Amino acid sequence: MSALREKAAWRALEAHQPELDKQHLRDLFAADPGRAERYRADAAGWKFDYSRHRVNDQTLEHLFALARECGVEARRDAMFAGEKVNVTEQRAALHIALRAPARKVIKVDGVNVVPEVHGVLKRMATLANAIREGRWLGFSGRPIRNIVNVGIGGSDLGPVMAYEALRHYSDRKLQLRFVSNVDYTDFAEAVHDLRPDETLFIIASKTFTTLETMTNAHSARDWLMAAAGGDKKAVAKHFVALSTNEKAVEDFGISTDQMYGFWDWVGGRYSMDSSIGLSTMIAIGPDAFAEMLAGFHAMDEHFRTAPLERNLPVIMGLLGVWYTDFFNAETQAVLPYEQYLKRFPAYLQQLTMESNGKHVTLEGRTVDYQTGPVYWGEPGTNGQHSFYQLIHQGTRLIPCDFVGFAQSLNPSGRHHDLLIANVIAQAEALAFGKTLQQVKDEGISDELAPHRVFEGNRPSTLLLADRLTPAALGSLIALYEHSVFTQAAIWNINPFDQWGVELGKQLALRVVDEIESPRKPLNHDSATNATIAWYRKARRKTTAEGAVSTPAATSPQRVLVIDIGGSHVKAMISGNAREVEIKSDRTLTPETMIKQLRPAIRGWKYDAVSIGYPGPLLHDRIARDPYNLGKGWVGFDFAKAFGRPVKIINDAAMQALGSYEGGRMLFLGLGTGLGTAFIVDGIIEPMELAHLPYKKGTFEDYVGSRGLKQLGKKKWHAHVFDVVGQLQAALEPDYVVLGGGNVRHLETLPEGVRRGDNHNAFAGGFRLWENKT
Ligand SMILES: O=P(O)(O)OC[C@H]1O[C@](O)(CO)[C@@H](O)[C@@H]1O
Repeated sequence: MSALREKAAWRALEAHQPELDKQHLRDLFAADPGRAERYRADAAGWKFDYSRHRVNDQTLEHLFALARECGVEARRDAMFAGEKVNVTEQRAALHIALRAPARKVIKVDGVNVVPEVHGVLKRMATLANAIREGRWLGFSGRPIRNIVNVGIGGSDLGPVMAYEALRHYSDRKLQLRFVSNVDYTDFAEAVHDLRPDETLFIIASKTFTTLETMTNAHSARDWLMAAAGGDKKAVAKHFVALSTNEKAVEDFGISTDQMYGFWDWVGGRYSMDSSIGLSTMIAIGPDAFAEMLAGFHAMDEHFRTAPLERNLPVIMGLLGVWYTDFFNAETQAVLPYEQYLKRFPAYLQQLTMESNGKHVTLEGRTVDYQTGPVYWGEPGTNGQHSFYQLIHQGTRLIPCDFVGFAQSLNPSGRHHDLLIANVIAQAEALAFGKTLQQVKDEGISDELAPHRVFEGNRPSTLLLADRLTPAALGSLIALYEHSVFTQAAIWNINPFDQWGVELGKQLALRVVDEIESPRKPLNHDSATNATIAWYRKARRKTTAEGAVSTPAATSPQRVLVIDIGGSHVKAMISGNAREVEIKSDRTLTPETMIKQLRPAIRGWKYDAVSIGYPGPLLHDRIARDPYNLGKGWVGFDFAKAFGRPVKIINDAAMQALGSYEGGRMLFLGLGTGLGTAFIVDGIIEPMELAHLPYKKGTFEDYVGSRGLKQLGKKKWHAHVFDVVGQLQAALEPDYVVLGGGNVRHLETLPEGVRRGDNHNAFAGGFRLWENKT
């Protein structure tokens, strides 16, 4: 048996529980008229009413004794003293230093960290004020008015929650958006209606390595670069980083002047009051942010100094242990009766469950008791019309935290009275219920009566404050932070690590590699293998069918793609399946091409242009005029002619890019000549394989249009198979895609070869603006 279960107070609670289990809250209130007055405690502007809990004086005595026996006070003091309480990562957990007044001294490894904290806050305030006062300008000279926070977990949930909670205090001229999911939809929707030249991206990541955040950060940079004409200097005006990883921030291209740091002793889920709160500060201003920090600090001081019996985080934590371990309660509902707190339950889910979702003790022994419960919730009164039924009349015990404020921030008519009436009524109904007798006395038939009985005896806490201010929010969050800590101290677990998220992350990296290298053998269990195979197939189909529509749907902007060929020039724009075409011949110059194209694409709106060019390029510039077209292509300024940023790529490489499904792909374009490109893990290498010696000539002589004409279909067919086989042997691609107009003459395909689609040239052109390739 574990040391915890051996403790005298734990045993006393076990012995005591059956007695309480028999008692109804109705009896507890009837037997103790002073209960409502005694079972409440106040701190940092919050009233904490725990009278509707299934406890009596004796229960509380045992619970406080348990806290003492488990050394909660000593652990708390160790945390406040900067000791390495995060034992598995050998780090302090000093979020309390983030809100300490400047005069305080809090040391980590002998160094006072408070001046550093205030140094960063000061720099954050300078930036926040510059933005709020319209002095921070984007690349076009327009003031920044959109702030997009890119982060996930602790680098997202805190900032989103705080922005929503304190929206009332925010500068309404500014738009704040939050992108967290690796699902591109999150990014696409967040920037949908934003002007890039008015948008600042805050890349928030403690480690600056998190897959989701870095993927979104690169998409954000591409989105901006496309609008800024590829001018790298624009990054400085549009990107700041919040991180502890200076090197990774610099590698991304953000200078350290634009980085707002924090420290390894701040856990991600405890970081919303560090520089991770920059978006909050920009929204509400440095003064209101300071008020929020003062609110945090007031609760920290209460937790540090108040006796356990009057200590809100301790009482809250102990009640959680009581229900989790002695009543087998599995979940805890958090129900704010305040619309501004709509993201508070989601924020608490990470704080509580990433902290206390642990199954081994600090010493690494498996626990033989339950640890952190499931947290969930929604704002009232909405929840009343969905899941409250189960809380009232279901079979489970679900302790509830109700949060409410005396004053509304948007008072109007009876709204607030009704809101508060509801929260009070819910706590009353849950505690006292309605007996069968009461139901019958109301004249309800015997048949229906059991359905109308409310057993009651459902415990809840009422957390009340005057008004949702920045300070009230700060102290509310600190209350939960410290109650989580109290519980961890009782359960003897580490609330500051999160190894549990690692396995999924590692496997995802392996799976994504297998998805993108479709020929890699699969060595998972049969279920995982089958699902990967399903997706590989679906993905192939999507790429083949959706060559036109897919990139359009995901492209971060509208791209005009021009595919220049020896007989035709084709153009298409993302988001529109219509293709236009003009004729080309040996006289076509870039000027005449643009002149003829203009009327054909009149009315098309685009932000960037991709050109597939039928000739060699050097360092993304045209190196030679094309063999089959006119002159004047080398050095032609397409960006000036279109008034948009332009990317030029070899035509075969563009079609290859559009056909690419990951891994090592060899692309062969069977047209007038032989276009070749090789893509390895997303890096394109246009190749001039066409002119390698083959038989009595070159590859192109045999498999190009000339070969087809001179040798006839049958022989040409055999040479195509031979050339493909030789290149497969030499380059070992995972797969080969055969594109170009002549591929239609091949009735069968060699092993490991897929048929390309000329439309993939457009897909490749769209993709050029989606990523760095
Ligand atoms: O801020 P980062 O380093 O990008 O991490 C984001 C989140 O990922 C986790 O490490 C794991 O989910 C969280 O603890 C953290 O809040």
